[in-house]
Amino acid sequence: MKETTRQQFSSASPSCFPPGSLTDAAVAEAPSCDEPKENREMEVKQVTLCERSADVKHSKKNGVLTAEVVSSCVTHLGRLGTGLQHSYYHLSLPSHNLSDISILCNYVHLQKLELPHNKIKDLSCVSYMPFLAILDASHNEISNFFGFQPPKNLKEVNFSHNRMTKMKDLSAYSSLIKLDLDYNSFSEISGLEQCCKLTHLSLAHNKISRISGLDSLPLKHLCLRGNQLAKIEGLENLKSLQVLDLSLNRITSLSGLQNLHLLGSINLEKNLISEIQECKHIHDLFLLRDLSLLGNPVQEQQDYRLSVVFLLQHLTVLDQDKVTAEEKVSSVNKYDPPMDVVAARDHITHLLYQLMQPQVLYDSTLPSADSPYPMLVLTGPQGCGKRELAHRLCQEFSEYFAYGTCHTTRGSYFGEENGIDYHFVSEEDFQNMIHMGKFIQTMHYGGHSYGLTRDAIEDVAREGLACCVHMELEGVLSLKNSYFEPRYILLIPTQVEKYIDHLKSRDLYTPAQIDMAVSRIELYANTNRRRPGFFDNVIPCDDWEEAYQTLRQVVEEYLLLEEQEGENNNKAFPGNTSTASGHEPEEKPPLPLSRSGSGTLTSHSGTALDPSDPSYRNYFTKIQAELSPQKSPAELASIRRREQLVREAIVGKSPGVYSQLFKSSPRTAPSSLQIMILNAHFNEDSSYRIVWMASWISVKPILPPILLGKTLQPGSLSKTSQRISRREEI
Ligand SMILES: Nc1ncnc2c1ncn2[C@@H]1O[C@H](COP(=O)(O)OP(=O)(O)OP(=O)(O)O)[C@@H](O)[C@H]1O
Repeated sequence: MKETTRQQFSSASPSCFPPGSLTDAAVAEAPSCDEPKENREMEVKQVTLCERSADVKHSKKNGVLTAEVVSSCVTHLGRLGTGLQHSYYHLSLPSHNLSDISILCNYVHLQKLELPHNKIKDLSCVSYMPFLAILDASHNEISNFFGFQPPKNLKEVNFSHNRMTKMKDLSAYSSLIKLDLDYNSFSEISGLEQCCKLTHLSLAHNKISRISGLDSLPLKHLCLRGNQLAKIEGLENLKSLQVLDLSLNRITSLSGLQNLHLLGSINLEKNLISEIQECKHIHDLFLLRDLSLLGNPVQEQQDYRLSVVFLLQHLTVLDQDKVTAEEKVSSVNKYDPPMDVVAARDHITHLLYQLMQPQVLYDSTLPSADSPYPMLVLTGPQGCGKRELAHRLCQEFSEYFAYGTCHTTRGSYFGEENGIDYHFVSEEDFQNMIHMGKFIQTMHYGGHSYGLTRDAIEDVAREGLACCVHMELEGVLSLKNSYFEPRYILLIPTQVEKYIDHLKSRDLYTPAQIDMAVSRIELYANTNRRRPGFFDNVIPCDDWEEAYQTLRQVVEEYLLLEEQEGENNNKAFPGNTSTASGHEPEEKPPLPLSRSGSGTLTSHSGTALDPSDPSYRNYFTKIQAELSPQKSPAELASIRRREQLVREAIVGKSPGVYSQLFKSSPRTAPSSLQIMILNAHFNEDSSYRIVWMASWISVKPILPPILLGKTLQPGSLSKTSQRISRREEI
């Protein structure tokens, strides 16, 4: 495209259009001149080069074209079979020093006449050539614009490099397709209104200061290079325009191009465009592939090329250089990065800053990289109730969870407490904290920064509890890159009107903020649809009480409390002494988790899993002792499996069984974009994991006591979750 454009519009070339692009076709379409008698004498002569040069010398002497010269230079270009027999004659006399060509009045059957580089002033002889289709009179001394009677089928005219100053009405030349008027002295475009076939027009290097008179022409190629244009106007209706050259003018804005939807190439070299934002005027030209802004002040702007590539993503050539795929990806990553890329960057940033700090052994460190510190993340659009639900959950399940308090740069709402709802900090403090490696993840939302610190998690881990936090989707994506593997529960409004009413009733948000929050529902729903397993559970939150009950149920299932309650209930009813199979109930071993009389949950031993604790070992010895030969093979196998798991946990061969309770589903594969950016991150991540594993050797993990003593029932984890997910698929 670039090459084509350059050729087509090169001011240095004799014609602004590609040589021969139209010529043969134009001649072929011209009416037949069926070899009339009088033309027999004009028949093709295969003249020798010597003969020709002698004639040329003669004509050069006085500038008068003679019959001898004509007959030596005329060519019969043959016949073209298009139904009727067509013959056409071509006379070419370039650089013959001609000034008088009046003899051509006799050559009425000429169809192609080339007279470039002569000294011709008068073209009136053309009036006698009714079949003329192509006329090249470039590089002459003609001042009279179309100073001849119109040949009926004149299609191509080249008057470039002449002395013309004024255009005249060309309604009698309505068959014109291609017109080259470069290097004249026209100051105005006029008289072309009736040229209803004109597709190529070049007026390069004239004195035109305003584009006019082109309305409704079927122009495909327009060249106005090297004029005095200050703005782009008068092109609105050129709906067929494909190639436009406005280089070497004084244009400051791209306004005026926005409706030219077929434009594929625009040359605006050496103008006065200084703002990248000007590209917005051509943003919607989806066929635009080639743009040149070379020599404009805008090129000095920082990140000029990347910005333009981002704004005009269909470009394949910018400033005569190919736009590479890497440039396209980089520009999108820079100006509108996909959420995954934002999250990956966020993660890399915090990881690097963390690694630059003295390494500390953390309470949330667990015996293996595969058994991460248990966390629960509630996610969903702003104001969907996740914060309130998180607080309530932490209150009710206070033996398991504590609320992880995030930091934010926004001011506190009425009733919010510093340190409880958020840590409210200034933007400066927030930035300092980032540089001190304090954050696990951060996010920018609604003009404010939010972040979850390592300390927030540690404060909870130190209590031996799991951390419960709430955050937007971007925070989830970032956290998914970290070594934490929380359970993610999506709380999503399904009744949009109700959600909007709720947001309005909070009296905290502007309409724009409400719109944004509402638009993000779709983002969550799409993520859930497109990435199966991304969220561990999805709970509609139109009714908070219902949402809480579902959430509670899900969490109980994560903690295997549901099942245990069932077991306790069995015990609670004295009459319930037989099993469904009719067997006598067996005496169950004491449960590691049990509900105290007050209804709160306590651990059996009240201590963390400690392989050196003899009472813990005794407990399993007791289990062993209670095994009776009457047990079914399935029961025995199950008990052995549990025993094996516990043994392995104690000697550290495999992750503690408790950790499985909060083990989330496998990560969804990162997108290719993400992979590009994540390479660095994964390297860093793995080294970080090594640090963590090393720390396990010397530190006794402090774990939520309640999470420790329950053996995983294979397959039991996600029954309710699956049920809920299926039921509430959005
Ligand atoms: N560390 C974090 N990372 C990502 N998102 C966060 C983080 N902390 C808070 N958010 C989320 O940012 C959004 C804006 O929080 P903010 O507290 O200002 O909103 P809100 O109007 O109180 O809504 P909500 O009741 O959902 O918290 C909320 O959706 C919140 O969950």
